[in-house]
Amino acid sequence: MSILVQRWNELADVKDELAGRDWFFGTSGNLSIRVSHDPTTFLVTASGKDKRKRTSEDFLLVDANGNPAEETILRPSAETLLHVKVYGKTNAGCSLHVHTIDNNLISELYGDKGEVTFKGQEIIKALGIWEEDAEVSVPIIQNHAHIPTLAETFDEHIQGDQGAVLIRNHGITVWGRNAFEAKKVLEAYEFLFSYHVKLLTLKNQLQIS
Ligand SMILES: CSCCC(=O)C(=O)COP(=O)(O)O
Ligand SMILES: [Zn+2]
Repeated sequence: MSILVQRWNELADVKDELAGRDWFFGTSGNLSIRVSHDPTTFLVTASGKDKRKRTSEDFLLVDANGNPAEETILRPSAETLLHVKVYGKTNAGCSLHVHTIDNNLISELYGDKGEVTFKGQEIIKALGIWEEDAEVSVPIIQNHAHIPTLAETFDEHIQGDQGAVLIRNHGITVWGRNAFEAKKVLEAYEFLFSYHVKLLTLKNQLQIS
């Protein structure tokens, strides 16, 4: 099986799993997986599709600038430039972007601070941080309808082959060394967001500070 087909199947499997979690509301979200280094090519989701469906037109191959690398009628994700930034700056192998209620709530609650920090949670180990009382912070950037502007702001927060950035009232983009790692990072952060939102809600209902 060619590398392209292997990567296609890997990304299709990740897409199915995230769809199973109902993380693709209203065609939102986009996913990509690196196919080659030097030159950089990656598969990215076609724009505007229902990502809960598995079809032969789900992904297209693009170059380092996010332009189709082969003749196609498909349009790359409107947010391909963010994936371009990840592959251009790191050795990451996969980048995932989803809009969930919890990541939107956290981005709005902590947006003015520019980041959100979590500590004292066992799931932080899924991010590869094993110290006692570890803390983890996620930067929160402003949303921009102009994707080149959004991508430039996003770019400032890309450090290393694994990471995450929240886009205020929009969603989260994570990346990792491969599809397994990127999905693990995404699931760990969504766990932290969901836990935090529920805890704040309960504390408010019970009037606990
Ligand atoms: C339908 S949500 C607005 C666009 C967006 O934020 C998104 O994640 C999906 O866009 P795409 O072009 O990748 O389908
Ligand atoms: Zn989006």
